[in-house]
Amino acid sequence: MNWDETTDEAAPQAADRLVGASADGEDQAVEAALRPKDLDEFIGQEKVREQLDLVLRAARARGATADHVLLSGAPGLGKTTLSMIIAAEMAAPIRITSGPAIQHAGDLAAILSSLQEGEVLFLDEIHRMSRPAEEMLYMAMEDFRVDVIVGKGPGATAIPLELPPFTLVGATTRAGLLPPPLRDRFGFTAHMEFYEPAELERVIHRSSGLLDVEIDPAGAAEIAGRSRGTPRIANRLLRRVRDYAQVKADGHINRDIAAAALGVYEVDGRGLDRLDRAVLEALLKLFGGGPVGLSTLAVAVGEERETVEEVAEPFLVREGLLARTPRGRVATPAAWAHLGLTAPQGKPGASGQADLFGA
Ligand SMILES: Nc1ncnc2c1ncn2[C@@H]1O[C@H](COP(=O)(O)OP(=O)(O)OP(=O)(O)O)[C@@H](O)[C@H]1O
Repeated sequence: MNWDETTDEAAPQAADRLVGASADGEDQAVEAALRPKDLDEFIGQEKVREQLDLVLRAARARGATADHVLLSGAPGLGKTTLSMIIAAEMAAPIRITSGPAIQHAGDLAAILSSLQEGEVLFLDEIHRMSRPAEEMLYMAMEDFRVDVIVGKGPGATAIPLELPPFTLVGATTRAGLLPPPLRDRFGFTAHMEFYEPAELERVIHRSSGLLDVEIDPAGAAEIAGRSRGTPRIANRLLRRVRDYAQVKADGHINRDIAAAALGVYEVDGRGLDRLDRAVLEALLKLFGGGPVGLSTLAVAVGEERETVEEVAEPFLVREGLLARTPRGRVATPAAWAHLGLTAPQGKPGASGQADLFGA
């Protein structure tokens, strides 16, 4: 999957989406309770775990602060969790902030100068930091020093400030947006992939245990299959299914209960929600599968262009249901199959009508 297509936090998010991967509106206390506390508890991402384990063990053996770590990947895959695990494994405190919160170099200087020796600084959405702050960070990462500018104009002076050694853990949904000088200053870079269904089943079993919910393997598989490769979504769906099981049954989650509950929330067997299906249905039923222009498609579903492009499409593309082509959006054969429709004769999804609208 080309993860650069994933939704950026700055992009429009349908806030009430059960299958949205961002943490907006998430119950922070529940999310915190479900976070794995060490590398052994962290499920999946085998390569990242193995490599990080080596980096941290080596630093511990040297009695040194761990190298700076860059974590990239879509929202909800465990970047914040891993940063906390890094701190825990190094027995170090952690400070959490984010790129958009640091608009001035002075904001960053204040944070850096108050760090303790060995502390982990987690900088989420590092690609959204302001330019001057970013430049200050270069020197801080490399030399553990910052120049604080006092005064303005010709009388301005740079006062060097020594910093204690610290570990920066940067997180980004878009490593490609980071300037190379910043990227190069990380000693270890890890890209986090979407999770396999079997890994999500393990996440769901673990979370069920913590939430004191009874679930059988088929129930966990049903939820995992609808979780879009993302632990945050898996945990959220599990909580909604738990509600349903408590209200409509005896609290135990099996396949039928999970499927019925997620049917109520309009999350289908593949994890598509109402918006995703509306986009796909318009593409197939109104435009014969495309190609059709994005604006036309957006009007047809009554949504903003950006919502269709940035909220619905990335997952549809990732699932191989929709393709973005120079001539417009095109449904794949899998899209017809998923909605139980038959593609018109000839090239899958093509129709003369769609071309009238242009891309
Ligand atoms: N590998 C994992 N094993 C078990 N649970 C996980 C794993 N990764 C993430 N989770 C769970 O998913 C939730 C979201 O994880 P986290 O907040 O770390 O994601 P994130 O990548 O930092 O998201 P964002 O980019 O939106 O900040 C947490 O509650 C965490 O418990």
